[in-house]
Amino acid sequence: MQSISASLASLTRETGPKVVKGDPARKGEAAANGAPPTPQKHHQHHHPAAPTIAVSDSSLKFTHVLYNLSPAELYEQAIKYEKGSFITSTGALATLSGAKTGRSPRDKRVVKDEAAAQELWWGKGSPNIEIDEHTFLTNRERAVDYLNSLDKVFVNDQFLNWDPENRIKVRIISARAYHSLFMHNMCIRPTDEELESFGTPDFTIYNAGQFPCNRYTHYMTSSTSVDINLARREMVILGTQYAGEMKKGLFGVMHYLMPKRGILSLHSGCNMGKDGDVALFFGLSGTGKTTLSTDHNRLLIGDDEHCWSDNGVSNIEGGCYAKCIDLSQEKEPDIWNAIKFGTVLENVVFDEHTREVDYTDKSVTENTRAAYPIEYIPNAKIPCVGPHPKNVILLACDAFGVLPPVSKLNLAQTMYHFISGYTALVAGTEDGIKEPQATFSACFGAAFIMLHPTKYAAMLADKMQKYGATGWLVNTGWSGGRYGVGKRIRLPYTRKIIDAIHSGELLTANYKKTEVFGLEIPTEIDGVPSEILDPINTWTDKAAYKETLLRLAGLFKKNFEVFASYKIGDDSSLTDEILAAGPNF
Ligand SMILES: Nc1ncnc2c1ncn2[C@@H]1O[C@H](COP(=O)(O)OP(=O)(O)OP(=O)(O)O)[C@@H](O)[C@H]1O
Ligand SMILES: O=C([O-])CC(=O)C(=O)O
Ligand SMILES: [Ca+2]
Ligand SMILES: [Mn+2]
Repeated sequence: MQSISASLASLTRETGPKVVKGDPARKGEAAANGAPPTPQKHHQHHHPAAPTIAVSDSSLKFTHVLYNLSPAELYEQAIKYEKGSFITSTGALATLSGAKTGRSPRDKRVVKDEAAAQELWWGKGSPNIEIDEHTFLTNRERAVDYLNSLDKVFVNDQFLNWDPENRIKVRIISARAYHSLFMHNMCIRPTDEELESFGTPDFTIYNAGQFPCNRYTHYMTSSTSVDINLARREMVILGTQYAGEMKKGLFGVMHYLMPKRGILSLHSGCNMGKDGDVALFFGLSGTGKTTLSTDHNRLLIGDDEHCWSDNGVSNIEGGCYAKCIDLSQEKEPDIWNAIKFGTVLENVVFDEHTREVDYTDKSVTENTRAAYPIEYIPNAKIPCVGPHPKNVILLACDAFGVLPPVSKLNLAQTMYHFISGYTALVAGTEDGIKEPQATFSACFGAAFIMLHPTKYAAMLADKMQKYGATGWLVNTGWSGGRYGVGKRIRLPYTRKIIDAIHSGELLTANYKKTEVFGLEIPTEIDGVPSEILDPINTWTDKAAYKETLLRLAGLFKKNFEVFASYKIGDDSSLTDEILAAGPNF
């Protein structure tokens, strides 16, 4: 309690609210608890510009702390107090995230102190938009004051990273049961003994998402702000209730902390065969990391965030966060069955009476999601760690329909495509056919990386070489023409392709080389029609194919220009090879 009270203390006031454990609705208990008014010490870290300490009336009120509640308790809190919370027919907790139904990358801010200015990636293409320490403290104070003004807050003390040597302790302070249950599911859940000796967290999130930031604050450009301060080891959320901000905010922190220890952090799914062969699945949002790493025949290590250290791979999280749009029992049985008691379902639409969810309904958002503990997947590998990867699969959902369904990559090509981080999704389909939109996101996760992309790329090249992993590019997008003409590659075919990678069958297949991208494509795969393996066969208009191929190649070239002047690792021959591994035309 003392440490929670210190976490919640205002930096500029001697007295914050008194922190009491327990639900304020259960009257009398708090008093019986003895209402331990832990003296509020101001934070140890004294900022030179901090105003003088003042006494305020906020000390007259109590803030109850609901500490690491169970899913059942959180359900009750959500249903009693949070509008839009319902139990679905399979027992999941349906919630609404409010106005924001996805992350707000343009509202992300990172404190640029001297160390951060040196170490982090800033400028064009970087996700790190600067604020100064003073502005961070302004937002922090706003969040803390908001949280302290409430009758109760939720506090989660949990872990990140299944590698015991590199476990990070996180504390999440939030105002909604939805947020607390989301993080309960997504972070690693401590045992009672681990909680007993938890001590001081390594990183703390103040989630005051219902409350906006002040738009007139310097550096703010909207009423949403997601602020990271690496020196203080704190994150502040104002003006968005989308729970994914917490998950991905912490991921950003891991992208800073882990490389310092020689550990590579990865936006990837990960699974393992019965014989111990590990595969990583990289890809931007919607390309298939969760879908393809959740595989009935393999053990799931994790669906979204991993570390690769000298010990092998480890999941950062304790849960999965699956897209639900058009989810079907038949196509994705494991995810379907994971949507049960304890699972948070975000922004889905359901029948008022039967509470059956309509997964095709996009009326709240297309980004409907389910967050569940990883053990809800029957073949989860607990603890979520595994040996060094054998296959590194880069997923792209190519709505241009010109990338082959699968290509085998050499190391330079793997690096080229890893740094490019390509996908092309099609946004909103309401007003008829839209253009595919190419997205390039370095390391398949530019929104989350903190250092320059070449740092991660060098580490990946080093590890792949050292442990002999093979790279693959898999197009989970269009075939038979671009979006509007062709169709998305059928999931069963993609699964067959992935099976052939895992089994080693594809290593020994016959290959031919494509023009422009110079990709090695197999001529045959068991269970997949051979004619789809070379996209040109599936296009009726061959001239349109060639034109689209060149257009995409041009986009790749243009995107890579900014990286052309960077050296990757200590080996300048690798840098040259990577530059030559892109499209040639
Ligand atoms: N051939 C295919 N391969 C993979 N996924 C497909 C395919 N065809 C359709 N899909 C659908 O595409 C979506 C892939 O989303 P998924 O949740 O796996 O993305 P993700 O990479 O995990 O993204 P995020 O990082 O946002 O969680 C799913 O809804 C899946 O059913
Ligand atoms: O972070 C989210 O909201 C969803 C996700 O996994 C991603 O976008 O990569
Ligand atoms: Ca996912
Ligand atoms: Mn993700």
